Amino acid sequence: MSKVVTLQEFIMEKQADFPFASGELSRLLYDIVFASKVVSRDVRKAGLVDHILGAQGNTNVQGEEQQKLDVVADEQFIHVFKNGAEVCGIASEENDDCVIFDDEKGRNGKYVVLFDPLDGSSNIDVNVSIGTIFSIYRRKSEVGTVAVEEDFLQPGHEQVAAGYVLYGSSTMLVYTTGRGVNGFTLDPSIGEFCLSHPNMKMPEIGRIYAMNEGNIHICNPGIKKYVEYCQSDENQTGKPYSGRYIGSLVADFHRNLIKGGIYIYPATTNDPNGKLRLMYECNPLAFIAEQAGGLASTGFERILSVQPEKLHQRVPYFVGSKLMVEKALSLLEKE
Ligand SMILES: O=P(O)(O)OC[C@H]1O[C@](O)(COP(=O)(O)O)[C@@H](O)[C@@H]1O
Ligand SMILES: [Mg+2]
Ligand SMILES: [Mg+2]
Repeated sequence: MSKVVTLQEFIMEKQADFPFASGELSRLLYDIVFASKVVSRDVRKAGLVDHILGAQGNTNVQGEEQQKLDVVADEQFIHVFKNGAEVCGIASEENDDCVIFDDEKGRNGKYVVLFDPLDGSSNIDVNVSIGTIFSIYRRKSEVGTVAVEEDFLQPGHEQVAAGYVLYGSSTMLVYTTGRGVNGFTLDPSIGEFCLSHPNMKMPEIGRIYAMNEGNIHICNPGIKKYVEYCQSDENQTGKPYSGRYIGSLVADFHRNLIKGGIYIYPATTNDPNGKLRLMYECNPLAFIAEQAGGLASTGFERILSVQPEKLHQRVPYFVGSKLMVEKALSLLEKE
C-alpha cells in the first residue's frame, strides 16, 4: 500500500522549497484546512440543522440575497484568520468592505486573504456541489502597521497562493503556491485531507463546454458562434461537445481541470462586466488554471494581468483548456 501523504505533511515538505520561508504561509494554509473541515461538516448535515438551509434575510453588497450557509462559512473563515497570527485583513463576497485586523496580532500579519466563502449559493438548498474559493497576497504596507485597501487591490499575478474547496460527493481541497497544482481529498474517518490528485494538469482540449445559455442572445455574437462550433462536428475533436453547467463555478471549474473543458460567463447587455468577481472568484481559479496549463481571460485581457480598481469588481470570464479558450477568444467580435 502506498504511503498516504496528508495535506499537513505536504505543506511542511513544500515549505522546504522556499529556503527563507518562516512558516507563516504554511500556518495560514493550516488555518484554511481547519475552517474547510468545519464548513464541510456543516454542509454535509445542512438538511438536518434548521439554521443552515435557506435565506438569511439580508442582501449583500452584490445585491444578492444571502443564504444562511454563506454567512456560516464567512464567519468560520474570518474566525480562523482573526485568531491566527498571519493575516492583517480579509475581504470576502459577504462583506461590503475589507475587514482589517487592527489589534497587535493583526498588524503583524504578513498576508491578506480574499475569499468567496460559499460559491454556488443557488445550489445550496438543492444539494448540488458547492465550494469555497481563496486568494492570498503578501501585504504591500509595512508589517506592524494597520493594513490598507492597497494591500488587497493587487493584480492576480501577485498572488502567493490560491485554491478552492469543493463540497461535492467528497470534499476536496485544490491549491497552488505557484509551483504546480495539487488536490487532496478529505477522509472523514481520520479527519485528514490526503493527497489524491498530485501535480494536476488541465488537458489542452476537452469535450465539455459550460455556460448559462440563457444569456446567449444578450452577449457578444462571437460567443453564440463558439457555442455553435462546440455543438458541431467541425470542432477540434470532430464530434459535438457536451454541454455541462452545474451553476457552481468551483464544481464546473474542477470538472474541466480534470477532464478538459471550458467555462464561460460573458459580459451581457444586463451585466456589461459579467457576473463573476475578479478578486475572489476569477483570480484564484485563473492562477490554478495557468499553473495546470490552462488559460483564463476576460475575452480581451489575461485575468491575472487585470489591475483591480474595486474590491467586488466583476469581469467577463473565459477559463479552461488552452486550445478551447484560444478558440473561443478568436471568435469574439471586437467591442
Ligand atoms: O445562475 P447563473 O447566472 O448562471 O450564475 C451561476 C454562477 O454564479 C455563481 O453562483 C456566483 O457565485 P456565488 O454563488 O458565490 O455568488 C457561480 O458559482 C456560478 O457559476
Ligand atoms: Mg462565487
Ligand atoms: Mg459566494
